[in-house]
Amino acid sequence: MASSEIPNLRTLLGHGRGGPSRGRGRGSGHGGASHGGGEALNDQAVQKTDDDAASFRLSSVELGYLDDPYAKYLAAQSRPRRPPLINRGTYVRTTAIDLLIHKFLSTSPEQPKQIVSLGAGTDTRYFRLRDAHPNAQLVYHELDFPANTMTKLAALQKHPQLHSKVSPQPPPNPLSLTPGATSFHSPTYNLHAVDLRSLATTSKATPPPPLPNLDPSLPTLIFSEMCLVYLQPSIASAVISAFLTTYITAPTPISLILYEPILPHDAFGRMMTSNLAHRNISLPTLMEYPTLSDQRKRLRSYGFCDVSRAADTEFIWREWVAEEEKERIAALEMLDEQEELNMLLRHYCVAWGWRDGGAEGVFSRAWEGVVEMDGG
Ligand SMILES: C[S@@+](CC[C@H](N)C(=O)[O-])C[C@H]1O[C@@H](n2cnc3c(N)ncnc32)[C@H](O)[C@@H]1O
Repeated sequence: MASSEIPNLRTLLGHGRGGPSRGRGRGSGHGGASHGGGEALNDQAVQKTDDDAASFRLSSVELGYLDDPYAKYLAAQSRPRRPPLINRGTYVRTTAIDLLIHKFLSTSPEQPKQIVSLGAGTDTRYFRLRDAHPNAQLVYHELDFPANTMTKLAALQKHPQLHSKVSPQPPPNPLSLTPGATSFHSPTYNLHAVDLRSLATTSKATPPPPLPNLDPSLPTLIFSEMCLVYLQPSIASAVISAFLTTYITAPTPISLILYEPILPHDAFGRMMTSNLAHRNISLPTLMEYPTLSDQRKRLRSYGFCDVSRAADTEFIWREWVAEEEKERIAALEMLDEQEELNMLLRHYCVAWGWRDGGAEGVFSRAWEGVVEMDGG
């Protein structure tokens, strides 16, 4: 494919478009290290990447790709229809992570479990999971910059469809929050206003910040859907290390799912990184872990030594999505750019690994039947 035929990845890949966002507070706020002017600007650009994630999700929902009654409450007012490539990419990304999470929650369903979403932004997964697994004893945690959690909290407060789900007891209507609140805690849902880099402390004298209601005894699934990719590799590694060695220590089962781009060195990948560089955004872990094999090694280096796997999203679309569902998706919109879609899907991956102390552990059982990519 000639480079002129490569789609404009600036709009394709969900990294935000610059321009005004949804009235978010600016700056990292509390919960993080203090950053210089350049870094603060970069943080703002990273925070705004969630605007596109929200609008891509809504477009996919409105066109029938995804069933998500909550997306409309968390996206901006304007609802431009997105091109078919974006809708397909969003569908595969969401479906892949959903599948792994549903398998986790469906294994020993009576067992209490915990999920941690790094850089959750406007993700609606918690609300969808409560509908799909109404009896799950689930403690859910979302972490993001205060600028983004404040916006999410405002949406929660405004919409009963959201705030009726964040507590085992019906919460006050609307939620009783102090003005300017950026965090929310309940026995089932927790929104933590935190700069993830503040978790990356290497000194025992300065432990990572408390994360209220994070239960060190529950099997814990952590996922990062386009979040750790914005951190320096050593910081991303230290963040995960904080979970494995401080917050959720062995032998509690713990796993990590990553959704990130790969293959930065071909024409498509170079265009992706250069488009983002123009917007003050870099993807440091993409350069450090450019292939599926690097992603698997990365998970092992973090301490997910029982199993580490990775598959690109083209494989996931082909192998994880049922034929009947593929036909349903194909009927939703005309797609002229099949080769562009395949190339786009080859440039993203899901990598997942776990520590659960042997074949009988919850993650080994949950994910044993997941179709693997060769060498994956
Ligand atoms: C592309 S958005 C993805 C949002 C969501 N995970 C999804 O896929 O819909 C990236 C998110 O990661 C968050 N993020 C990136 N770096 C972060 C950090 N250092 N601390 C907290 N959140 C961070 C951003 O604020 C943003 O909400």
